[in-house]
Amino acid sequence: MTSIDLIIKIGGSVLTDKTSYETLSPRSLLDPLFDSISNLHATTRFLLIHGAGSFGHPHAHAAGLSIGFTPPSPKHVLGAAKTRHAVATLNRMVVGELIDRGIPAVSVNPGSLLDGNWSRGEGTKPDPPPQTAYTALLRHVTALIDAGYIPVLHGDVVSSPLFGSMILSGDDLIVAFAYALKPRRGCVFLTDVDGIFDRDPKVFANAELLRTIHVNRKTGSSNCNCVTSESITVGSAVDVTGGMSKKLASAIAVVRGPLEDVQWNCRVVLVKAGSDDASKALAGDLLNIGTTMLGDDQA
Ligand SMILES: Nc1ncnc2c1ncn2[C@@H]1O[C@H](COP(=O)(O)OP(=O)(O)OP(=O)(O)O)[C@@H](O)[C@H]1O
Ligand SMILES: C=C(C)CCOP(=O)(O)O
Repeated sequence: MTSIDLIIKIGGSVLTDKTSYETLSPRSLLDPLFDSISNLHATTRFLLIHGAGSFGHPHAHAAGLSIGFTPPSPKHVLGAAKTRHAVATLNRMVVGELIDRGIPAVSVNPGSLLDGNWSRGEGTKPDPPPQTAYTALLRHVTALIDAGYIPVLHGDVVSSPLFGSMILSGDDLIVAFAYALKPRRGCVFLTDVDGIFDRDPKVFANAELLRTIHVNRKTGSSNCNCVTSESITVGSAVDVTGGMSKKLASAIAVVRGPLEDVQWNCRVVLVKAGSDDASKALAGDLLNIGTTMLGDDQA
């Protein structure tokens, strides 16, 4: 089986300015980020996923992609095409930066390899993809890893005869890949804040960082009493995938693991890109940094 140490999601809030349109973060933030990711290559096997930031979210919002449309209108399909183009553009930038630093990074557009034939579900939004939808994508990505590449995936759009075109968040990808690849050290979310707070730290100066979140693997409940409250919000930016609350739900899903796997043990940390805690996380030290999430039966 293909083995990896870490799955890293670089948030769109790190790569881009989410309060603007198709705007990259300043070089003073991006250069150290790409340097630190590149330096990992010598010691660590990792998979990279990045968010859509101000490239994908504004287009997806304009096209109404979070709900899907059946049958899809020409306007909807054009909006989906623009969204795919924008996230692929951001992805090429990321891959180019890594290649310039001597890393064998390769673009993978997940929406092209996902099987969109799952049932729509009962809600107003289509259900997220089941693990079976990822079979071809997983095969492609593991073949790349085995051949020595660093695959770089991104939040994307997936198309289906059942619901038209719909958003696929990088936060969904990290769950699917964690379940399939069982990263030895865990999963790292790099964002523009120090972790999960009791309230949005950009809005409330006295917001408190939640340092450790214990998740009950059986029930999915946690000691984070803000999971369902309004204290975790999308923030001020345009974000069609649910912002920090989606990230928390994905992180809980990773810590829970597949229910049939009783041996499952996968840590998750949420840390601020460029911080000392981010350096520790990338070095594989996923304890007592940022917000650390682990099963309540795990040390
Ligand atoms: N309780 C909270 N704790 C921490 N951040 C919060 C909270 N509530 C809202 N936020 C906001 O969530 C933002 C990070 O979420 P966001 O979805 O933008 O991250 P991302 O993964 O980098 O983005 P993308 O989806 O583009 O990849 C922060 O900038 C912060 O303002
Ligand atoms: C907006 C699009 C196309 C994908 C969203 O991915 P995310 O930024 O990882 O949630």
